[in-house]
Amino acid sequence: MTPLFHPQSLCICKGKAAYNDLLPYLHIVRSRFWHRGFTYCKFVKVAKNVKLPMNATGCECKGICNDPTTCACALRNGSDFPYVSRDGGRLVEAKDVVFECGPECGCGPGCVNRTSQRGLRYRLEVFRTAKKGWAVRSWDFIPSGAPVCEYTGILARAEDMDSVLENNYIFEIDCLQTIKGLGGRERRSQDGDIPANLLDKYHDQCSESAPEFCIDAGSTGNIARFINHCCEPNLFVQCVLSTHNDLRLARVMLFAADNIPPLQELTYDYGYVLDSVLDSDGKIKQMPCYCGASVCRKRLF
Ligand SMILES: C[S@@+](CC[C@H](N)C(=O)[O-])C[C@H]1O[C@@H](n2cnc3c(N)ncnc32)[C@H](O)[C@@H]1O
Repeated sequence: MTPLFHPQSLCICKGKAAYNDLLPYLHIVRSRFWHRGFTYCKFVKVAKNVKLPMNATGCECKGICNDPTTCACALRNGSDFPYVSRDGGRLVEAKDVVFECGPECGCGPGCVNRTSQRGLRYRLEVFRTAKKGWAVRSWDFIPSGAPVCEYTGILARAEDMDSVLENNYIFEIDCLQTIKGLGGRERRSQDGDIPANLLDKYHDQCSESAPEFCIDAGSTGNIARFINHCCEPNLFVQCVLSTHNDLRLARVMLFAADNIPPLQELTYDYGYVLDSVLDSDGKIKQMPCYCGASVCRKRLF
């Protein structure tokens, strides 16, 4: 068998996930010409009306960060490093937010506190399912806590997304929801995890009602856009801050929630609150869930 995706490819998608869209890509992979006419984006693109915050001040460690009592980034994480270096870096536990080292830090690229910044490490394959369209699985065993991929696309203002109902690839950056563990996303530890002053800032930054920003992978994205929802998922969403401290614009990372054997479909909980999606007439819109889990809620929304 030939993998559908080159092990190191990060972004191969253009347009909707229709079969015809993928066909040229398959050709590209097989013939190893995998740059022709396709967006290859490692990072999130940014809409013109979104201004990225200034870089946050970094730590003053040299080489790699290893002293949590002096590393400024470890202090932001509650005086500890969120990762252990085993298997190339694994998240110890799901956190409200992970503060990674960034461009202003003194440490180098080998620092464990940059674990989510190293790109794909597993051979991920896009495959067709009977009822859910395209889906993603790994050819490799993925250990619990390992970073699987980032959700990339165009970083945009949520209010500018006028085709939300037709666009299945919008990820709202809703870290307050993630922090509170609302709506079925991976249950987070309580607010005590992060320093009170930072938490106050998060509450100021994140509106209680609607998320201000989203990642639109409808036209540009990476493999994360093909990962389906499951009511009993094997991945979880983790907000990560690595260049700035604005939680509204956090990076969205997917981590393994468990040890995942090869070829098991990769899924995360989309976290919809039931009856929260309305159609253009204001009527509640419903979508059946085909995840097949014993605890399935039977609806995505
Ligand atoms: C981000 S896309 C995931 C990739 C998608 N399957 C594809 O073919 O491009 C989200 C869409 O996939 C489908 N989907 C994802 N998880 C599903 C599930 N558990 N049950 C039914 N449909 C699902 C829904 O159409 C949803 O709007």
